[in-house]
Amino acid sequence: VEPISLGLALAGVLTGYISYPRLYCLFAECCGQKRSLSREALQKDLDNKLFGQHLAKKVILNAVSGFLSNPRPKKPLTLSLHGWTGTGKNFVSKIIAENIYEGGLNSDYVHLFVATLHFPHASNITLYKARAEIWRPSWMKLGDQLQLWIRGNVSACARSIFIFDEMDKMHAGLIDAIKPFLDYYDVVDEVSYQKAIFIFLSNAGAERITDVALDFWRRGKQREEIRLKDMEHALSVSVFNNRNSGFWHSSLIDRNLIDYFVPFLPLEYKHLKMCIRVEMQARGYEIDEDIISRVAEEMTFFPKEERVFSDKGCKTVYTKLDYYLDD
Ligand SMILES: Nc1ncnc2c1ncn2[C@@H]1O[C@H](COP(=O)(O)OP(=O)(O)OP(=O)(O)O)[C@@H](O)[C@H]1O
Repeated sequence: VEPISLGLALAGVLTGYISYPRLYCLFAECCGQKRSLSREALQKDLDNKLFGQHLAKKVILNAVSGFLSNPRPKKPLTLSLHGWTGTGKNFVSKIIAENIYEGGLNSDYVHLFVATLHFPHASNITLYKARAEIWRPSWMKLGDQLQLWIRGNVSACARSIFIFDEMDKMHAGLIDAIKPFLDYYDVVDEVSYQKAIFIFLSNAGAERITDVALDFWRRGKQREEIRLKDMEHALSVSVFNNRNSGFWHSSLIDRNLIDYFVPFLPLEYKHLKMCIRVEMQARGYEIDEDIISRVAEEMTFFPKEERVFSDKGCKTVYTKLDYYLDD
């Protein structure tokens, strides 16, 4: 091939590459060219991977697929996931992210913000305040930075996903900083946030969720019989009245900025076994029911007398599995 023809061909390809986003997006991750969410794929993922959470599955499937299929949402999607530790709140956020962006949590358009990691713990406020004053001038400034960070990310990609972990430990000033983005505004400071997704994770309300689940268990009812309605009351009472989540209440809940409260039920012995089984498979081991039972039995359960729910959910089963797999 002559150099001139080759040059022309290459230039043609490059022009196509640059001027046709679709072509470019075959090779690189693109905001607007995300793989379109398939309701079936999300459902399959939730059914196969998330155990013991029939309420969360249903709400998340409907909320996420409904929001993404709406070309003109009036506000960003805001989900608030509540429940005991290790019950799948982070895990489900990961599933949502993976169903929207190829890179999942590693995507440039998915942002995880951990209150206690990125900013101080509420109970240590005075301690951290002193520290914050050294490296950052004031809480106000932190709020400004958070706003700039959100604004920058949404300007780059309207369909950005923000996951705020440990929301119940987040400083009130920072929650105030997020508030304007969650509302029914067309644009805030020249940027539209209506296509963004905000997911808040917290343990607020976990005790009340557990009370309801325990009550069903004691009455010999299936946990799958628990309806969202049974949880709504328990959640609103505890989240609204919880001393630590009071600011939450006043700033976000009062103004109806949260679209869905999603309860995560405490996990039982049989769910732990399911988590362990999946992990054994993922590590390429043959399924050994004896090991699975031994690992699950090592976990601690509450309440003391009945020992129904795992106090760490599925969170630490994997490290316990290491011990048995080394045998
Ligand atoms: N319901 C579940 N179904 C399947 N796996 C689960 C479930 N819950 C937890 N797991 C497993 O346990 C791990 C830890 O759970 P995860 O981080 O989602 O808990 P969490 O609810 O976010 O807890 P925390 O409140 O402590 O942050 C997950 O990565 C997942 O592998």
